[in-house]
Amino acid sequence: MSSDYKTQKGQDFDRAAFESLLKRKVFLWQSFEPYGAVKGLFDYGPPLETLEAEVINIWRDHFIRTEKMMALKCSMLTPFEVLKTSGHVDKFADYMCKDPKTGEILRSDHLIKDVIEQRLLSDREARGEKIEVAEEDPKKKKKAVKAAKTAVKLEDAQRKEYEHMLATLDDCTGDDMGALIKKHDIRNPTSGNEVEPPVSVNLMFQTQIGATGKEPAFLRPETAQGQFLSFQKLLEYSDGQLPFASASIGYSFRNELSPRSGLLRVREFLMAEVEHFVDPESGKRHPKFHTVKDVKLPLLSRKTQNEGGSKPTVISIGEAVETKLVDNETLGYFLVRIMYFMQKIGIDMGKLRFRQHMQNEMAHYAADCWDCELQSSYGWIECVGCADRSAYDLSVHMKATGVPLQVREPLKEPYRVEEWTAALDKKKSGPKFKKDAGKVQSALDALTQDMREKLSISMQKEGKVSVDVPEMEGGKVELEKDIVSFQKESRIETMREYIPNVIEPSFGIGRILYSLMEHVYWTREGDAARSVMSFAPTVAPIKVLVVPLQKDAKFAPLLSHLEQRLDDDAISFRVDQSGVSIGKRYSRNDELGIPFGITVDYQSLEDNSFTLRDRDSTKQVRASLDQILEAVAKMCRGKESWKDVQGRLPVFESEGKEE
Ligand SMILES: Nc1ncnc2c1ncn2[C@@H]1O[C@H](COP(=O)(O)OP(=O)(O)OP(=O)(O)O)[C@@H](O)[C@H]1O
Repeated sequence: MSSDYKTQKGQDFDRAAFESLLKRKVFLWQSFEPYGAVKGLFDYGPPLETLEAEVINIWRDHFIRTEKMMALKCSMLTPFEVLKTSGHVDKFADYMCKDPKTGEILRSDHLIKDVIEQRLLSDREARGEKIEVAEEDPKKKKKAVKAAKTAVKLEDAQRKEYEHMLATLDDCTGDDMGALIKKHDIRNPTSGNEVEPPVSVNLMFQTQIGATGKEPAFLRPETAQGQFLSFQKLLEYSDGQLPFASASIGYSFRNELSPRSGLLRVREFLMAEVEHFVDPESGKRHPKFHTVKDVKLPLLSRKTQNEGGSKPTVISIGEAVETKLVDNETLGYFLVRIMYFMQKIGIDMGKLRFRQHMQNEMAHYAADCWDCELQSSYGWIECVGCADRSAYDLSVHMKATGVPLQVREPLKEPYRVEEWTAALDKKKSGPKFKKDAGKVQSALDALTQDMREKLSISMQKEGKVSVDVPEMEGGKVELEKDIVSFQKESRIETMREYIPNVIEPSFGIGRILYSLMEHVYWTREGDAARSVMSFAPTVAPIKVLVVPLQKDAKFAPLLSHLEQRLDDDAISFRVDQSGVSIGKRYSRNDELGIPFGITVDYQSLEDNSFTLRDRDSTKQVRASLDQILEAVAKMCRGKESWKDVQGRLPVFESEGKEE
């Protein structure tokens, strides 16, 4: 990792210092630590648990309430058949390579990326470019630094090939990766051993329902399938009107092959998924698209990636849809809504881009797919996938279950249809075919209109026809005139039946939280550098720090009154009455990201006024409690900024520096 990644203040991002803050302030830790911890599983401490709740509240408001979505809570335990039908049993897999000597398992794409990035890094070092290497694992870091010291310069053509490989890696099949590993002599970086060719490994956790073992099941790898199977209920709830959307927030589970990068790749994570159902004949237009069409987004197209580029183009979503860069209005509308959501929770807009999926990266049924990627010290990471899943899921579940996961609506203009029917005479076919009579009728039902017409002509000529019934012994039956009739019937068609298409924005909340924490982290320069987490007041886990100027019993009644008022207004707060200086108390709570501080001092005892401090600027205003609480409440709802407050309340000049 190069030092290109900066904090919001343009400082070099120091991951070790950042991680130490997360640890010190108990944001998160690896689960089951006393037992040696388990990779890919994390527990959230109080600040992160509350941050997640605040982000989810905004998500609910931004999507479920504003977009009138239907919220669902579906089961996580999912029967085998459901995930067999959806394709997850056969295809939800990643490629892995095994180091045959050490037994280590490496995800094939990660292996290629790590080794090639390392070679490019080494090349930059050899060409005299100043680079820094930051690796999460100290052993790896040591190795990387060593490799950079023994730098190898690459030929221009080789460098270009490597850069192209990285840009198009997501487009590779297992065989492609196997070929790359061979061609470029890519080995396990830890052992230096050659690795075995990539093998596909399913990522789902299998279990069983009940004790008999007869009902195999999985922990769901996404919330989507439960939503698809609820389609009929949703249709009823929306009075049969499309488009509509469902939304679900819940845990999903993936047995990642090599969990790494903290919260970015874990085995159990919170997802927030939307399934937007739309009539394919509507051109997937969105009724509110006109409200966003001029909004500009950074879009990294498939074409740019194929050419080895990684710089997005900033264009309006209206233009992107018009030129078919983004497939349709609904997909485009959601890309804008995703960007606005990220902005609301405080994501740095300079560290956000939308990347189009490469052809092989998309599911075969998908019409188009864009990832919202956030930049962190680990590089650009997919945090939201936004895919057009076409009619795939509803179609396969309908076929497997026979349950009509489709829309039936009256036609605006009914029309006449002429159809050939093929019916068995039940009185005669029953005794003749006995238990196979149903199979014969099913075979007749499966005949196309053309076939029925042809058979009717043969019947007239020869008095009998031969029909394929693959499920019966011999695979064929002879049917005579008296047992089957082919007739052309005419009727008025009044209903239209269709399977809706689905646009799915799928959010990984953990990845968003991690990126957000990196984006708001910076250090305040001073006598000693102090870390700050600049959470927006809307998401900050604790909104107010209450600090009495010093330890003095005289402050007690005022403090308890203040605490009561904050509770009454449902504003979360923390009181810091410890004996250390007020500056120290502010700065250690800046690390928790508390946006405002209310100080109780001797003047408060005289005139009931308090000072309100802004975490980021450290500026203060002085006002009555009513005015301060009103300002805090507005800022926490995102209705006012500190600048507004500073403009209307008297500024307070504190004596001396905050130390
Ligand atoms: N192992 C994981 N840990 C944390 N979040 C995840 C993980 N896998 C997926 N997600 C989140 O769920 C979202 C939707 O899942 P999706 O199936 O599109 O991811 P994916 O394409 O499999 O991700 P990746 O290619 O990074 O494994 C992702 O955008 C991401 O935010």
